Order: sequence, then structure tokens, then C-alpha cells
Amino acid sequence: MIQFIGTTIRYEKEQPVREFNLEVSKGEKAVFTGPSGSGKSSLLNALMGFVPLACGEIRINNQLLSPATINKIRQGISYLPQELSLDLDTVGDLIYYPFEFKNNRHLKPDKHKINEVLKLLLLDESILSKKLSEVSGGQKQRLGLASVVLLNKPIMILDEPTSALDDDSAVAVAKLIGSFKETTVISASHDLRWIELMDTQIKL
Ligand SMILES: Nc1ncnc2c1ncn2[C@@H]1O[C@H](COP(=O)(O)OP(=O)(O)OP(=O)(O)O)[C@@H](O)[C@H]1O
Repeated sequence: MIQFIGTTIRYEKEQPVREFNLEVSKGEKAVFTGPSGSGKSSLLNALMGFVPLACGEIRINNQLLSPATINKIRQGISYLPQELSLDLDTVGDLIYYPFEFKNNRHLKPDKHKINEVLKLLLLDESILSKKLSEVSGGQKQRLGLASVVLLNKPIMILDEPTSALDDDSAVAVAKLIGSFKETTVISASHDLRWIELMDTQIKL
């Protein structure tokens, strides 16, 4: 379970999230919606421990998110940022990127598993031999999603996961993520194709 309790996020010039309360149960698929600047990414970033809270708290499985617990908590989370700005060369590098970290090395997927996930995301396995500079924005977004799926963590945090996708790919992605019954998903989106397939919509 993920709990936001009186969560307040303050930057130098503004306070986009004020006294925010929410409980997301295990296995629930939740999506933050609302206009640009309403604080959707800020909440996801706070959940990742990237943004300190001005007030309130965040609890994950009853454990308080804090500098002392964040590393342990992150081991149970996979995160897809709004933009993948990693300095990597090939598609393979992108897929394997999270598995280079010590904590994930033992989770490294084999070729068969990777191909299976690529197929579910409507990507051809030939994409693995391409350079990242040769793939489209929508393909890159699905490759990031493939990594997140392959990590198979109990919690997924997805920031605008379908923003660059055509209809068929957006629906394929939403259905795939929705099929992981045990996985808790917290996302931010403007995309109705995604929002409609989530369990809970939280309007900010
Ligand atoms: N690191 C930061 N420093 C200062 N201000 C920030 C920072 N991150 C976000 N903000 C401001 O906080 C507000 C909320 O931003 P946030 O990115 O959380 O909104 P959002 O709902 O995700 O928007 P979008 O739909 O455009 O992605 C915005 O006005 C933004 O300018």
C-alpha cells in the first residue's frame, strides 16, 4: 500500500501540491490527471524520493519514505520518467540499463523473455540491433516500458507512459500493464486511452 499523508511539495516560487492525501492499495492501478503544472510529476518524483517534502509524509507498505529508507524502498520500484534522457548507444543498452545496477543484476532477463515483452508492446525483435538514434519517439517510449516490465517490481511509477504512442500501441501498453494483477501502478497522464483503463483516477 502507498499512502500520501498531508503531503506538501514546495519549490522556491510555488507550492503545486498542498496537504495531499491518498491511499493506493496493492495491485491498484492509479492515475494522476489534471492540467499541466498541477503537480502530477511532482508527486511521482516525491514518491521516488527525488523531491523532499515540505510537510506531511509518504509511506510505502507502512514504511516512512526518508533518506534512511529510500534506497531500500527503491529496490521495490521501477520508474519510467517523462523523458528518457540517458546517454546510451543502442536499444540493447537501454533495455539492459536498469539491470547494470547491483541490486538488479540477478534479474537480468534472457533473450527469449525480452522478445516476448517486445512482442506484447508491438515491437519487432529486430529493433534490438538498432542504435537509439535510429528509433522513433514512440518506439523509445515502449523500449523504456519494456525495461520497466522486465524488472517486474511490485510498484511501477510511470510518468506519461503513452504520450508518444499511436492508438494501437497505447492500448497494448495499457492492457499489458493492467494485466499485472499484483503490481501497484501509479502514473501521471493526460491520455484518455490510458486513463480509461486504470482503476482509479485522481484529479489534481
Ligand atoms: N524542480 C522544480 N523546481 C521548481 N519548480 C518546479 C520544479 N518541478 C516542477 N516545478 C513547478 O511545479 C509545478 C508543477 O509541476 P509538475 O511537473 O509537477 O506538473 P505536472 O502536473 O506534472 O505538469 P505536466 O502535465 O506539464 O507534466 C509547475 O508549475 C512547475 O513549474
